Amino acid sequence: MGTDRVVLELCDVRYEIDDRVLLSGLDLTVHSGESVALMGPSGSGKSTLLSLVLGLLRPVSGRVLVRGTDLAGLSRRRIAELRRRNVGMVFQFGELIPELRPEENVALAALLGRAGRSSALDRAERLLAELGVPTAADTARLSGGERQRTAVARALINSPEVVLADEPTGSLDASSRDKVADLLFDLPSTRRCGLLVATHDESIARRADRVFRLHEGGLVPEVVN
Ligand SMILES: Nc1ncnc2c1ncn2[C@@H]1O[C@H](COP(=O)(O)OP(=O)(O)OP(=O)(O)O)[C@@H](O)[C@H]1O
Repeated sequence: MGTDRVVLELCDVRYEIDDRVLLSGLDLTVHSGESVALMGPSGSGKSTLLSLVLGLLRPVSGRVLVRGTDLAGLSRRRIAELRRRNVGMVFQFGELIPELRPEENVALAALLGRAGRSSALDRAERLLAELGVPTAADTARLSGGERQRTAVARALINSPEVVLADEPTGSLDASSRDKVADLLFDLPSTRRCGLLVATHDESIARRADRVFRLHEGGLVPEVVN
């Protein structure tokens, strides 16, 4: 197993919305092979922080680096390319396209990452089988847990070094929540990626190697037992 590398770095990041300082002096480093949980009350800026990492928002000042590349110097097109290749994202409700089958949802992400059509579908089917999701199913009829596992497969299809998840278990019942959390928190060791999870759920956050709480615009480390 190689040495763990820094895959994500935020340095002295400041972000404002309508003259309100939301994030200020915020630092965060995530290595490959580790999981980090981000907690904080509603409106504290967790989703905003993830959007900064995705390059969908730009900080007022400070730097956001994805596997060593500073997003500030990149055009929107280059950011989109970097994101497609290196960052996987899982949203609260899966956000799948209901008209496409699960494997097509996953393959689409591979196609955007420039894979060929048949290899994309092939890889998508294999990944879904690995994650226990039925293929050739109607996406709209998947259970909440299956939907989230499909979303995880979609996030993983381009072998990203960073996986982000925003309330990934927020829409699930207790048993699906645990299965999806098991899957997510296994990723750093099975795929050697860095995992950053924003959550309100203490039981989910406790599974991470490190936990931070957003407080007055910065990150305060929580003691993890
Ligand atoms: N486009 C926008 N325009 C104005 N205000 C916004 C915009 N996007 C977010 N906000 C505000 O910024 C603050 C942070 O929002 P954000 O979604 O990052 O919080 P959060 O911690 O993820 O909350 P939650 O846990 O409820 O998802 C909130 O007060 C929100 O209302």
